Amino acid sequence: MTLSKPHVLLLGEIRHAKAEWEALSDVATLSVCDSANREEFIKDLKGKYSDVVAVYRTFNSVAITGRFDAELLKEFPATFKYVCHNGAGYDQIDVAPCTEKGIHISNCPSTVDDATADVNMFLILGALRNFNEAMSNLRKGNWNAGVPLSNDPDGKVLGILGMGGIGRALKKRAEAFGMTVQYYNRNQLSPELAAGAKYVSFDELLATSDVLSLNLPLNPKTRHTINKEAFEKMKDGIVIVNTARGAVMDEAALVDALASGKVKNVGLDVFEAEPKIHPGLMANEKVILLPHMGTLTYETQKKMEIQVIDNIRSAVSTAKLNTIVPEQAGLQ
Ligand SMILES: O=C(O)C(=O)CO
Repeated sequence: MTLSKPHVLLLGEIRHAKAEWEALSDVATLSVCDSANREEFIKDLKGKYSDVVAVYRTFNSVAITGRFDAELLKEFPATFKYVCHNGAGYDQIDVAPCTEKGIHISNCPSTVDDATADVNMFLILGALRNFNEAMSNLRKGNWNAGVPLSNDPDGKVLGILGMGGIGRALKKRAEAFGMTVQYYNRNQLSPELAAGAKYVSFDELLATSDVLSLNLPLNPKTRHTINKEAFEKMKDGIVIVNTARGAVMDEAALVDALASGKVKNVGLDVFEAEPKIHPGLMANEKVILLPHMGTLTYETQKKMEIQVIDNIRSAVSTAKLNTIVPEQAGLQ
């Protein structure tokens, strides 16, 4: 008797680790989702995907399936056990209904840290030095005429909100530019992990940082952490950068804070309704805008794809994910 291998479904595309994906066929039957939209996907979950055990999903596959919310999860077959997400942020997946149904989730911590921290540091330097306004001035044929003097990173206090892997990788970079780093996190880090960064309260972080970097995950508790009240607690002329998720900050309130001068310059890689951008941010040259490029390097994309594939291999071979999300840490 030959036992059939577990069915693993790819939602999205594998661009770099194609050989590693193909090699998974020694432990799994692989298929690639060709459903055109959420409605068709739900229909296919009753047909050609009715024995699926694990999915590999990409950030962009949300355009086909929509969010992995309770409504979608109830359509999956009883065989379904693992969502292996390509990305550090897994806000497109509702953890509570997954946990209720015994579905485990993995994400990509650590592999994203350096590339995202590089973008983070670029945004800090660009915002402090007013590079967006200067570059646009040059393109208008005005060279540097009228571009206001900017600020050095040296001697400034960087406040990191959310001191996970990316926050800690950013700390190293910022210190190389002479910045002093303080942080707020749900839990205080061990002295080894904090590596000299001062732990402060949320309010103190807002009140005493010259530059604020948002590095916290998006979930129902962190949505709009930076809102009108938070802006009011900040130093006048603060610089803010965000490489986490747009919705951790209220974009409309940010536009107001820029208009009042409370916030001086901003660097953003992520947006509340990306790829749509608030017109008040688009029109403001004091805001550097990047199209969500945190991890978009060849090396990092390949590492992330391999990390997801390794999670799938481990799940179907040992029933354990290598990098299960923190909310489910005690479940395996
Ligand atoms: O890994 C993620 O979640 C990203 O958003 C990459 O920038």
